[in-house]
Amino acid sequence: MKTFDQLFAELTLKAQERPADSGTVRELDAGVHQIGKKIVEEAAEVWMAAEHEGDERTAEEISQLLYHLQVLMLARNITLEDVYAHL
Ligand SMILES: N=c1c2ncn([C@@H]3O[C@H](COP(=O)(O)OP(=O)(O)OP(=O)(O)O)[C@@H](O)[C@H]3O)c2ncn1[C@@H]1O[C@H](COP(=O)(O)O)[C@@H](O)[C@H]1O
Repeated sequence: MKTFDQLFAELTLKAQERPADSGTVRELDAGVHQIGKKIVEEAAEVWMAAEHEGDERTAEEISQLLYHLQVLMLARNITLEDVYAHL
């Protein structure tokens, strides 16, 4: 298990070190347009899970949405502090 901040630190390192087997690196290379499409897809899956698939599936889909949001943050050089400033 990891927190939002721990995942962001891990993904930041992946973006810097670019290991060959990293899905994050592949997604970053695909660019903001593709990452944005993935976010919309995952958001829809969160919605569907919440209405029809129960709490466990909903939590899983939310985790995937949070992951893809973090990838977009990295693609745009947006930090956790940039986001937290608005919370
Ligand atoms: N938390 C996640 C995470 N959540 C979602 N995903 C990706 O998002 C996809 C979402 O799955 P879906 O089933 O919704 O999508 P799918 O259509 O089946 O999959 P795709 O065909 O779209 O890849 C997964 O296949 C993963 O590619 C994640 N990929 C990585 N992480 C974590 O990110 C860290 C770094 O990962 P790597 O960069 O791959 O090393 C690790 O700690 C991972 O656990």
